[in-house]
Amino acid sequence: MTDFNPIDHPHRRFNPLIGQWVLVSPHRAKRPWQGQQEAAQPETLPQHDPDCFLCPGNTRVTGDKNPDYQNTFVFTNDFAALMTDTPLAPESQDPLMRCQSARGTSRVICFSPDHSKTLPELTLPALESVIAAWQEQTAELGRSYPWVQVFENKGAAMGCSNPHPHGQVWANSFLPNEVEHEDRLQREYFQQHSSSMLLDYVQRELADGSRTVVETEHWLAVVPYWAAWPFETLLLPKTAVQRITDLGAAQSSDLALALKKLTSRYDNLFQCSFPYSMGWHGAPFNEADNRHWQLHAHFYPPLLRSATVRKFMVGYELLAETQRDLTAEQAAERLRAVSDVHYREAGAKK
Ligand SMILES: O=C1CCN([C@@H]2O[C@H](COP(=O)(O)O)[C@@H](O)[C@H]2O)C(=O)N1
Ligand SMILES: [Zn+2]
Repeated sequence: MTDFNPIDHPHRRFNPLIGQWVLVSPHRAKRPWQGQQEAAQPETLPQHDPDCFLCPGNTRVTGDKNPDYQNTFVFTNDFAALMTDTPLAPESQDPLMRCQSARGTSRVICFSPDHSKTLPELTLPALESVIAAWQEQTAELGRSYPWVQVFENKGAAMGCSNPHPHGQVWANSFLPNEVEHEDRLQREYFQQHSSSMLLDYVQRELADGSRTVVETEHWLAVVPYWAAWPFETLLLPKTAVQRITDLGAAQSSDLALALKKLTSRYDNLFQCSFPYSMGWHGAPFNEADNRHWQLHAHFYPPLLRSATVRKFMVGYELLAETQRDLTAEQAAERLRAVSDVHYREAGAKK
């Protein structure tokens, strides 16, 4: 019997943040592909689209007129999933059909006036404006709500209804599921080890390097050991930071560099505008002792083999557990092998 090795042999990996296993089958990456081939999205967009609801100076579907904004622009979603004044549902302990109140608000963050520029194509100062908007929105909404979810759905493949590069921020009167799991498991880890899980993890990854995708002075992006999506990454500060609002000036400007490098590698992987859902997790705005919390961003991209071939979390993944063929180390190696200068910027320099 040959010795086990994680390059050739199926095995499970544990995600300590959410307490879930992932099945890794590295030998399967060789199987032939006759499955679905989606059409790649149109590449070039105009800098201004007169019909775009998010572009500066245009009128939104409600008739509201966008200002002629020069940097980021934030507005309350006209179709918000949560309302600030929803009547409270009665407390319910029904063991089978339990209901709970949900209040909050949803806002849209236009990253820049340029209809055609996604994060990797923004200048570093423009990226710093996006980070400042994330911080301002989190600070403001954190005064009224325990959870503020900053996120971005990028690309039609992620159900994005408008190509103008933008993100969203949803404030919740409750801790949503993913956050509740991460809060509980980071707290348990802290109680057991008297240190923060993701601070210990970032030190392990800095020492290892095999899953590193981007490293800057203050930040590290890895394909996490327990990654679910093929090219999933986790973006971590190298020192203790509970919330995005706690970042110092040097960490914030270095974050712009880390984001530009990471999202440029993503686009360069298949020479396309790489779709993903990304978002930030930090300490909730509650009265608790949050020393167990370490700020981090998750990137969940669906692409598997090309601009048109994606991973589907269906079948076994829905009924049993997440399964992947490519190992986290192989995915990180693929992302390290491409340039961190965006292919359109590299092309422009020629
Ligand atoms: O006039 C508009 C158009 C789009 N929107 C909102 O912008 C958001 C577009 O982002 P997504 O397509 O990523 O959801 C979407 O949530 C949609 O509700 C407005 O609030 N007003
Ligand atoms: Zn636009």
